[in-house]
Amino acid sequence: MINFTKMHGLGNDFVVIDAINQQVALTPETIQLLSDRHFGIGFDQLLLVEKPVNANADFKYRIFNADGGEVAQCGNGARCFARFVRDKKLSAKDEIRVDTNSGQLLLRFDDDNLVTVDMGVPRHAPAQIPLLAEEESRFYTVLVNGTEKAFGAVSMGNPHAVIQVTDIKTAPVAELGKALESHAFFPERVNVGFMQVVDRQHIKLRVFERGAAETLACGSGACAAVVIGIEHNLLDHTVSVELPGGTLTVSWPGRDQPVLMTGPAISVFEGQIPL
Ligand SMILES: N[C@H](CCC[C@H](N)C(=O)O)C(=O)O
Repeated sequence: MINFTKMHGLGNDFVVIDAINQQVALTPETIQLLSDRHFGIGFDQLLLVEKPVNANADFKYRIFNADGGEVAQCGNGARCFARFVRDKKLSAKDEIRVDTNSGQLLLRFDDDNLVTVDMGVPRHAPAQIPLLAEEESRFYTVLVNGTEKAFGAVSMGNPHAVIQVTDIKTAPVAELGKALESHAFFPERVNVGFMQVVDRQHIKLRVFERGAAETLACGSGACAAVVIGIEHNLLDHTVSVELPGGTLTVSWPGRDQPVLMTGPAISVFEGQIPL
């Protein structure tokens, strides 16, 4: 049996597993089955807590989408990771350094039970996102379902396309999100954010996530949208990001600086997987 904790960050939900004190070997097929909300446990992503790779880190953090694919970043998951290692007494630190497949994250507990994640420095070069363009641009356009679509693109350690819309309630998230997620322009597929700018310190956002479809919140997507909005001079340096599942605070001073994201992390229940 494998013990797990079911958690969420603004409704973006996770199964979190201590793979330090348990032997865990999950295939993509098993993860897909476990992610099913009828035949399995149900989650957007599965998170593994492992021993660190680097001497200066406290843990390694691995992320698997509902489709079973391993990815390198998950902002809401990072906050839940921090809550998990504290609740399970795997660490008593107020600041936790975590190795991931896209570099290191710094996770910090705030006084009011929120968690702030240093999400690292955004990457803008096409090869780093990645996407198939000769050079970096503030806007890219591709033909999707017969129409030209313009968007900004950035990597937060995972790839994000951000489309500005006038009203997220009517945005074509399912149709356009799915078409762009697997568009040939993105060799590793992409997370697709639909951003409505309310004012310079407030956006509304919906995200069609790579490998998970639309989620109630996307932490790295919130960071990507704020970065694109600041790059397009639409936003100030600290922004409230209102997602269907709740609100995150995202700050970015500018190029070559890290993005900070603050929000809640909730444990829902404990369970066991019969493996
Ligand atoms: N679907 C994302 C991973 C999870 C990101 C999201 N849940 C977050 O909070 O950042 C990807 O394939 O890159």
